[in-house]
Amino acid sequence: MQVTFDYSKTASFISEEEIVNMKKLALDAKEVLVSRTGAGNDFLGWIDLPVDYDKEEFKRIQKAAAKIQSDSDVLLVIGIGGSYLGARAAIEFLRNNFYNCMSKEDRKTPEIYFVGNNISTSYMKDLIHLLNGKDFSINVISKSGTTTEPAIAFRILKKLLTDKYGAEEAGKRIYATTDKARGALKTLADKEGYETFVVPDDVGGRFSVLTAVGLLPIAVSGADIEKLMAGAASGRKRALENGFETNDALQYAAVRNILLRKGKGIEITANYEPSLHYLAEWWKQLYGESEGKDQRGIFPAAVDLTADLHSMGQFIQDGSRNLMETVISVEEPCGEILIEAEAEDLDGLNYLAGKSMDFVNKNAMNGTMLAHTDGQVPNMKICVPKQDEFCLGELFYFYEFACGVSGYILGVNPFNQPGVESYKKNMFALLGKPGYEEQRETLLARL
Ligand SMILES: O=P(O)(O)OC[C@H]1O[C@H](O)[C@H](O)[C@@H](O)[C@@H]1O
Repeated sequence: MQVTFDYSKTASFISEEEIVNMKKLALDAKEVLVSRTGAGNDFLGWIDLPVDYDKEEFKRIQKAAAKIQSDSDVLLVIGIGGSYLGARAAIEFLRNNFYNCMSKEDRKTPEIYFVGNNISTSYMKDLIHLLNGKDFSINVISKSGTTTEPAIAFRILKKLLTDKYGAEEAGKRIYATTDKARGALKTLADKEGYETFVVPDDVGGRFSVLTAVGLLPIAVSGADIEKLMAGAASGRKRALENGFETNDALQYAAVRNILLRKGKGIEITANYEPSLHYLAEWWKQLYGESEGKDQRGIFPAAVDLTADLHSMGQFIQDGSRNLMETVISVEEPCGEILIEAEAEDLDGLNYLAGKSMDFVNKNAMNGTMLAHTDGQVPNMKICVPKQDEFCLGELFYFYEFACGVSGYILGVNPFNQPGVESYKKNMFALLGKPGYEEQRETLLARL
């Protein structure tokens, strides 16, 4: 059960020689990464995480998940960026497409809503309305413990929880995932006595899905987090031990960098399963924050197909030729639905009678890959055997490892995100946060 990378369809865009040259750069970048000698090397805890994690905390996560499953109709996951996208990607990838809408008997686990990833009044208002009459718990997640969006959501929802259950019981329904020592959330959690889980110092937010950040919500959804870790461990082994020819993560890092150097500055990740939408959102943060700096990088974009073939398809086929495309293909569908024959073939679909929906989907995918290739969009494919925990663990690790290697090939520090502070400073100044008085005057004059 291995996640593999196939770049055979890029043959008309890149030569063997280019692969040989980039292979050397990829192997060098891997060496810098695993010897921990490159920029950002204090954020490499994710490399060994699948085999070297806090087993005691892992058990506590499973225990907390079981408690939440037994006493809550709803789990609210408060977090943004790396403190949100991995868990959401995993739950959507692993569980039912209509998870939150299923009957309680059918789902057997709590509804899960993500909040604190925007500052929308209507989103919060509708969520509060939805919580009416339901038992709920909160997992508030912030590595820094100071991010504005989740902090505001937590302040509002903590009050709702306290009004409903009283301070003592509310405290038992709040789980805080944050830094082991620093930040406002840690201070608050210690004071109120919440159960806490740790985001390790050396694991950056966007690389944290396999820590408590992702694992607690994923476990609450009923997914098997042991299998997820086993999959990641398997991905890690291949990424660390295999030579270039059998190292899918290295190949992915290499090929996208060759294409970048040929003017393909945008990478579109395409899926043919709606349940992979948030996996692409997670990937966008991972690659966007890791590579987009020093006026460099590949812009990560994503489409849901075949839906977006009817909206973005025109552009991909025929617009500016600065695109490359990576298709995530799930090889084995979760079940089979056959198209039946009809006596009168009014819709003209009888030629598909006896064929499965997945047969149609795969042919749409193959046809599209060739069409886009003909339209000068190099197409790569990541093959995922099936949508289960093991394969997802492999996939997470594949992407993380390739990201580290790719960032070093590009010549940036893949593990910082200095650019993110600019909007925060302006927002704080405009909001009148103490300490930002001078910027406030300058900004107000510009509005
Ligand atoms: O977990 P937190 O500290 O709240 O951070 C949440 C997110 O917001 C920040 O601004 C960073 O750009 C992201 O890398 C991070 O994942």
